[in-house]
Amino acid sequence: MPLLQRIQQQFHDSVQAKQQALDVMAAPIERAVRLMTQCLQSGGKVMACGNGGSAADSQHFAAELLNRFEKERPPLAAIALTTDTSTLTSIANDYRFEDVFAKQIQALGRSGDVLLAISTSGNSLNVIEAIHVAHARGIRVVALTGRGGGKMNALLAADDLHLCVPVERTARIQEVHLLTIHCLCDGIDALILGEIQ
Ligand SMILES: O=C(CO)[C@@H](O)[C@H](O)[C@H](O)[C@H](O)COP(=O)(O)O
Ligand SMILES: [Zn+2]
Repeated sequence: MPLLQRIQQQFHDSVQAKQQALDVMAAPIERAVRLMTQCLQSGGKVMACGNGGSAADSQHFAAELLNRFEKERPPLAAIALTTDTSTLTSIANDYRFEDVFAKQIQALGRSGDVLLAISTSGNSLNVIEAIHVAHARGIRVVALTGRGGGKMNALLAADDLHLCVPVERTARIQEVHLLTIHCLCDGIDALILGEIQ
């Protein structure tokens, strides 16, 4: 396939992935917006974690809540658990890489907080450990996954939310994750600013 055609195919596949996701993800995203907004308005915070591209997504989301998205509003309590290299390397070096997020949640997480757990496969062990600790501390989980949600699917509690992209390819799942993150930011802003109920 010529290069130009490959690029056109990528665009086409991305559009198709988003169309497929629209049908199944809009309603759970609405629930996640309401859950996170209620958490933030009650003095809780949103923590986010994931690996690789999902670490970048965690940081992207936390920055848009803490600083701003599209509108002026007060800063919101959000933190990515993927950023402090001293914390991450010491936990991985002294204990296990699986514990890099879980230990931060043990230290910082409070009942009423929300964890955004991002994994395209649903099988990353450090994200799975983070979910276990979140449950133990009364922290509800919004899981952002793909490919059926892997091991995370079976792990979620009844009052957690699962936003699962119904496609197989990691890049396409990540593209829908970014759209989802922007839907979360837009919805949280609209609720907090009283534009919708
Ligand atoms: O961005 C990409 C691939 O597009 C990679 O960096 C990818 O995020 C990494 O391989 C991650 O370790 C994959 O983890 P996960 O999504 O399965 O939890
Ligand atoms: Zn990527």
